[in-house]
Amino acid sequence: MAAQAQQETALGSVHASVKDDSVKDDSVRDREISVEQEHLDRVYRRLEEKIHEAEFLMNDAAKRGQVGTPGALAERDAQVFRAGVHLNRLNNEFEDFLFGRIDLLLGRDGKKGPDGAYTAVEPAEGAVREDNSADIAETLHIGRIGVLDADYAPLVIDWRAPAAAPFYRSTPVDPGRVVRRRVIRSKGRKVLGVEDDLMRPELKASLGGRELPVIGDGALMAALGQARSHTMRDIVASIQAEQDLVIRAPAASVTYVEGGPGTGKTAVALHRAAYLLYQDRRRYAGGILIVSPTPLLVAYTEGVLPSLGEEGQVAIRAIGSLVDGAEATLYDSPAVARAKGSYRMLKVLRKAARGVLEGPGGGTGRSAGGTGTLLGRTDTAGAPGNGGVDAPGPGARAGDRGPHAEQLAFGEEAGAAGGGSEGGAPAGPPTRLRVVAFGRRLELEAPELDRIKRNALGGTAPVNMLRPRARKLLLDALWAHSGAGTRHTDPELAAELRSSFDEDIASEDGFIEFLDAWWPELTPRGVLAAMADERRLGRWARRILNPGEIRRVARSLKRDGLSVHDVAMLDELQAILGTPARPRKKRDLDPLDQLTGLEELMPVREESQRERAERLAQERTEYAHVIVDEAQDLTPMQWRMVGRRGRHATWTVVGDPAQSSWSDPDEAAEARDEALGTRPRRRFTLTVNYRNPAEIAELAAKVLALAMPGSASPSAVRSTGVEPGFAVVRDSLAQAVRAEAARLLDRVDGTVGVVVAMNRREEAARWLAGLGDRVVALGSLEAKGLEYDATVVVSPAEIADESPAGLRVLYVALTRATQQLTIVSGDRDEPDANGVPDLLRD
Ligand SMILES: Nc1ncnc2c1ncn2[C@@H]1O[C@H](COP(=O)(O)OP(=O)(O)OP(=O)(O)O)[C@@H](O)[C@H]1O
Repeated sequence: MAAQAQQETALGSVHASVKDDSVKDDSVRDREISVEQEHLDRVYRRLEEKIHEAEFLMNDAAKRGQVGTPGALAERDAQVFRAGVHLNRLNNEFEDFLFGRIDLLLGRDGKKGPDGAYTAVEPAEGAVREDNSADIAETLHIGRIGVLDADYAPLVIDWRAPAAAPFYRSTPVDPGRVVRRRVIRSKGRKVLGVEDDLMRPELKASLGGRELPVIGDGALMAALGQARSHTMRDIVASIQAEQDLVIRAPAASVTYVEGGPGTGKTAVALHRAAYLLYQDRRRYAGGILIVSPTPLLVAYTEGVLPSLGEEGQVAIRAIGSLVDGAEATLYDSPAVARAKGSYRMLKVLRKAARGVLEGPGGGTGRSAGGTGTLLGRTDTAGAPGNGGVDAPGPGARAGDRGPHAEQLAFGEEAGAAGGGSEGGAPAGPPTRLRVVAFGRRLELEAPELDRIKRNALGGTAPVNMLRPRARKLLLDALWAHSGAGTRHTDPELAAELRSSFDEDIASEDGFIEFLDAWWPELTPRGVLAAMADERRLGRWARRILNPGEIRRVARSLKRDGLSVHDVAMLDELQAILGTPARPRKKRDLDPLDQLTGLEELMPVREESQRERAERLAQERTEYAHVIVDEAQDLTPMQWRMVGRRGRHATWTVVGDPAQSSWSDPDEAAEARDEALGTRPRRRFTLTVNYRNPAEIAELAAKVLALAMPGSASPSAVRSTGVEPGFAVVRDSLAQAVRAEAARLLDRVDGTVGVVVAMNRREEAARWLAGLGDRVVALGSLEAKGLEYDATVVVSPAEIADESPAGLRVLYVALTRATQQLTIVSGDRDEPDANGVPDLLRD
């Protein structure tokens, strides 16, 4: 299987054909290394020139600053910003700034692109002579960013430029103009090695009158064999043809990528972000969001974009950190996750958001004798037409409060939930409103207040937007009680009286306090806190969740902290509640603004371009492109949350249904389609597993056959000859796991991951204490997307039994190792005499 896969990859296919004698000839290798060294030296000399240019620009800009006119200062800001970005990129010591080279035949036409390279993809007629000999007409070096020499000839082509595409796409079956493809390995400024692949092995190609030498035996294999660290590397030097198609797919639609474990989905997603920015920087100034399943995977992958020269415009965020100010730190049990993540929860939240205003008793009311509000008399003095009949004189308002005015203790906070309640969820609103107007006491009692509230809550508008409506209905009712409306026949007079009545009552502190308590502005956290009350949740979730689910969800919301599912619920609640418009906050006045004669300094205090960009990035809730990694795991509620961030975005969605930890894929697919909208889909499948050796992939395929019968495993690209091991537990599981982890640490240079069922995470960390930081313990759901040189998977049966999607989670656990895998069976695994658990036997 591995050999066949090797034939299918661009690089693998060529290894077989590299039989040139020069491979063994060290002097040829040394000569080729020094050829590339010379080129790299030229590149660095040019980069230094560019750095000096950038420094000059900065100094120049500083001088402009001293001129002091607003125009010069704005220009200075812009120039400093540009030069700073430039310097930053150039100063970045890329490990392998230059990593590739292609030697090409003469192209069909003589046209050159903006990067100085010829644009033709196919060779010119006659480029290959009848005796199969040919001359190399163009040599391009490929690197992380493009560099032109002083005459605008390309010294390095940016890996994302069209001219670099043949470096990734060319295969012996479809070579285009490429004769030789070379991967250059360097560290700092030193070239360490070169590896060649011949795309046209049948040709006798010459370069500068000498036969084209071919060196090495496989850059891809070298890359895959390297020890893993706790951070992901970019794959820019060895992107394979099927991956390159995804990276460079047009962004106008939804790019949908499926592929088994280790096929490079995450790597491709990250490289695609860098490619899109290169392609159309202005369009993606709106930001690219990469949604990752866990903070661990964010930490593992976030170094890749800077290594590709891209920072700033791409936000990589864990699904539990998408809502500002909320951070998921807790896990829910599978049953609770299922209830919180499904569409059913949407219905519950909609009910809760309205129901929370109704108080614990079901109606608005507290029991009789509850807190009431007595307002000061309404002062309508000066209002034409009141004839002074009912109105007290001016000044009567102050201090004229009734005995209940001090009892304004509404809206007790519900118990803390979700990392502490921020309020907004009253336990019970006031039951009576009393005001004095026109010398009369006007009262609204609980039944009427209930009716008004129900009236105001009708429809589906965001609850927090309905407060003005509720306020208006209260005033209508008080006005009706006053009977003043019937006393004036002149409509103009009546309208005027009404308007001053409204104004007076509505501006009374007591009325405002009543309204705040009776119709508080709700916060998502407040509603979530109210849902922690099982009785109230039971009312809102009746016939939607079953009693067991209601009990468990309520209990889970009492914890101190949030789960990923709670974060999606908060986001949904934010949408359901809405944010009422607030008066714009006045900018704090700068004391300098008060002085005169300093106008020309103003632009300096204005937000600079850079500050503005940073502020916008922080405030951003919508993106121009959204990339969803491990998309198979998103619940319907999470798709809704992510969808809100990409309402106008284009999308790249990567995932593997066989690795899904969500139990209802059909419901999730419906939510996904809703989030992605009607844009056309472009589907890609990645077929080659670059992570696992064939021996590990074969074992994992047994679980795949159980988890998703009939689905195909990706072909492993290499084989190590090391079969997975099965450890027999003699004394205790803890000892067996520790001993195996220690043994593997000796065997590999890089990292070891110990994967256990979620409820064993803490004890597993204790088992490994003192073994050093190359080894980590992980819960099965935390292992998502990560990889280690070696892994120990503890008790497959425990992992499989954890949830309805347990077999798929086990499949994830078994596919994390790049070199070695050991299975340690627990009690439930029913291992045979060799330690092979029931689930993994043939
Ligand atoms: N073209 C390539 N050249 C070198 N390494 C590669 C290439 N493609 C993938 N890899 C490596 O293979 C490993 C798996 O890649 P990645 O994590 O992107 O796969 P994945 O499809 O997201 O896996 P999973 O679904 O299991 O999370 C990584 O170490 C990655 O660097």
